[in-house]
This record gives sequence, structure tokens and C-alpha cells, in this order.
Amino acid sequence: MKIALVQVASPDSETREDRIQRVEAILRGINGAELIVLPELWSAGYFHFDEYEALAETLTGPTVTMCSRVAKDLGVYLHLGSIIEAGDDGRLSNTSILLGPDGNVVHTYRKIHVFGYQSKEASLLTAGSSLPVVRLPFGAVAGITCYDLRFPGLWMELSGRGAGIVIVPAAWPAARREHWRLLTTARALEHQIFVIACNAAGTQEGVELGGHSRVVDPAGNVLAEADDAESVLLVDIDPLQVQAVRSEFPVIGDRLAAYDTLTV
Ligand SMILES: NC(=O)CCC(=O)C(=O)O
Repeated sequence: MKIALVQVASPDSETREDRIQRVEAILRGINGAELIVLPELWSAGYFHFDEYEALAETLTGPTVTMCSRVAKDLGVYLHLGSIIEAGDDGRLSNTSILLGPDGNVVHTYRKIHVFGYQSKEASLLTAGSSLPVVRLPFGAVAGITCYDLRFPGLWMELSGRGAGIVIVPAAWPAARREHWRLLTTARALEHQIFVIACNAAGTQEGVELGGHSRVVDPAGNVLAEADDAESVLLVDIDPLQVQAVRSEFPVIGDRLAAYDTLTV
């Protein structure tokens, strides 16, 4: 199964509308992928905190509308990264969305660990409280977002719920690039899971984004890694590898069995 990670830059000088148009052209130029993934808040720009309120949108807003049209036209699964979602109650969430080949939403996830270190996200956005895993023809898929990479308990839940492929849109700064590489590899290896991690590129509000989008297989092998420029990373994965790795070396099974029998 061919997948494409589109490592978008969101420069301060570009409007959201221009960026949506530009990214649409990039998406339409991708051939043969069955799944395409975009970064966290690429259309608004993660570090454009002063614009969060103005750029908040619903699931029928400009980012989802464009991506839905492209998913349908190309007949692909498209994880659109995330949007600042304006909820009915006036609260804002960092909502990641996976669209199916018919353009309809098949999975949404509202970021649970909103980020407060050198970031206004935690004060502007409301944390999510649900962790869905969706069964698709190519496997059990979950989407989580960026900072969530740091929380092992969340990953225990994901693998416990049967996820075999975890999509991680991100806006992870270059300053902590080695954490990004270490955590994406560690999560794949310890949970015997595909980690498809699509980061942002470029600079926003003086913050350099880390790029280095990467795909790590359930045995912890890095199948592909981008550099730090805006680019499209293409890679083939075999979703059946999840079961093969877990059967050959049953770390997940051993872990669940061990916790069931612990005493104080
Ligand atoms: N967008 C984010 O959640 C950034 C997370 C990050 O920079 C870190 O965990 O380090």
C-alpha cells in the first residue's frame, strides 16, 4: 500500500486561502497513493495563535471541503492533519480528521494533550476526551496529534484497543527534532504498530519547524524519512506486517497477560 506524507510549510506571509489552493495542487499531483497524510494545523499555521479564533472552522469549512473534494476525486483516504474546530458550544479544539475515498469523514480525534510549553495552544483550545480506533479495509487505524507522542499511557490505550496503524500529524519544532525521531521509533517498536508521522516544515512566527516526517514499521524500522524542506514523502507499507510481527514476537500479548496477573 503506497502512502504519501505531505510535509507542508505555512509561512506567515501566506493567507489560509492561498495555502489551501497551493496544497490542493500538491495533493492533485500525487499519483498512486492509497493514503495521503498532512500535518497538524497546516492551513491555519500551528504557531499563528493570534489567528486561532478567526481561523476556526467547522467540519464543513474550507479546509475539510477542499480535502474532501480531493479525496473523492482521487479515490484515496486522506488524513487532512488537523483544523481549529469551532464547536457548537463556542469552544475550540485541535481536531484531526481522516476522510474516506468517497470524501466522507471516517475518523475524527480531538487532541487530548494540548500543548502549553512555549505555546498558547493549551490556553486557547479545549482538550478532547475520546480516543477512537476505526476499522478500515487496510487495518485498525487511529489518529492522534503531535504532543500526544510523549504520553505512553495514551499509546497503551491505542494498542490495547487494537490499533495497528497510528497517524500522527504534527507541528514539532526543529529544536526538539531528536525527541521526535526517538519517540516515533520507540512508539512503533514498543506497540508493534505502524507510526505514520507527518510534521510541518518551514518557519512560523520565528519558530523553525522540524520536518523529518517519517514512517516507522511495527518492528521499529524507519521505512522513510523526509529532510526539513516542504516535500512529499512516498513510501510503501504492508499493513499485514502488524499481525506478522506480533505473531512472530508476541510482545503485545505478553504485556497484556502480564498486567492481568499483577498483585500488590
Ligand atoms: N504541536 C505540538 O504539540 C508540539 C509538541 C512539541 O513540540 C513537543 O512535544 O516537544
